[in-house]
Amino acid sequence: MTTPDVLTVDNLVVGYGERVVLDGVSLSVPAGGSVGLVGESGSGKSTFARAILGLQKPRSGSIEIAGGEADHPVQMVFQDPISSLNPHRSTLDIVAEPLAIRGEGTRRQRRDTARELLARVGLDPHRFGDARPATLSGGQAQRVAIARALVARPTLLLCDEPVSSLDVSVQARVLNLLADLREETGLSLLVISHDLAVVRMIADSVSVLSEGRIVESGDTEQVISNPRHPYTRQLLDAAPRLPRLKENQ
Ligand SMILES: Nc1ncnc2c1ncn2[C@@H]1O[C@H](COP(=O)(O)OP(=O)(O)OP(=O)(O)O)[C@@H](O)[C@H]1O
Repeated sequence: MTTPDVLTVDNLVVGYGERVVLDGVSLSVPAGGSVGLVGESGSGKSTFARAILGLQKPRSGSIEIAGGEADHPVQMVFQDPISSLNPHRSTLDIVAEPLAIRGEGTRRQRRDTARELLARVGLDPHRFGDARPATLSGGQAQRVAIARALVARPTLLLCDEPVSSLDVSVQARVLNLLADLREETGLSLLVISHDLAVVRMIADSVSVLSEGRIVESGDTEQVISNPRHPYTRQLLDAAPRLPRLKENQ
């Protein structure tokens, strides 16, 4: 039996004006799976993310999202955690906000849920609940952003360069957190990055995007140990040598 997919993108074409930026991209994420999309700056990664979120209308092709029970099956984690958080609110309010917008529970219940989620992402709610984003480190702020994304109980977490603004040691910890959350909750991950080392740490399979086309895809270790496309080799040469997930804990 094959695992059902939570995301199926088929032959996606997206452009701006005259220009085609994604040219027939196909990719799927199995339920509970972790897929990487790697490519250099300008290859079309953010455009792909925007199309998945419904912010950029495709010219052709299809995007199917299996929602399950979730109201908002895809949630996003962005590159710059501090600027993605409201500077005037406490972390507890930031995490509880999606529940407040949907009118779920009482204020007290929402704050209790937010405390649980902060603890889940490794932040003690007693210590960090009242903190403002500017007082957090990059890694702590990214944990808050992940907690806020999880509050909507998504089936897929779409992470666009989730660790590229963080120090290397902090990168590994945030990636380990995402891997643990995936293991514990069955969450699926789509991790977009320019860095094959990051994708290697988190994704079972990878698709390589070059100038709007997938030039290579497959099992991450296989693609890394035996790259077929010259562009993949180029990306490999550019990737810093990071250890594999769990090895550097
Ligand atoms: N709103 C827009 N209007 C016109 N062109 C755009 C727009 N957004 C992106 N582009 C162009 O589309 C191409 C792909 O951009 P995109 O941001 O998707 O790439 P990327 O791989 O995410 O790059 P980066 O890692 O630098 O963000 C680029 O050449 C970019 O200049």
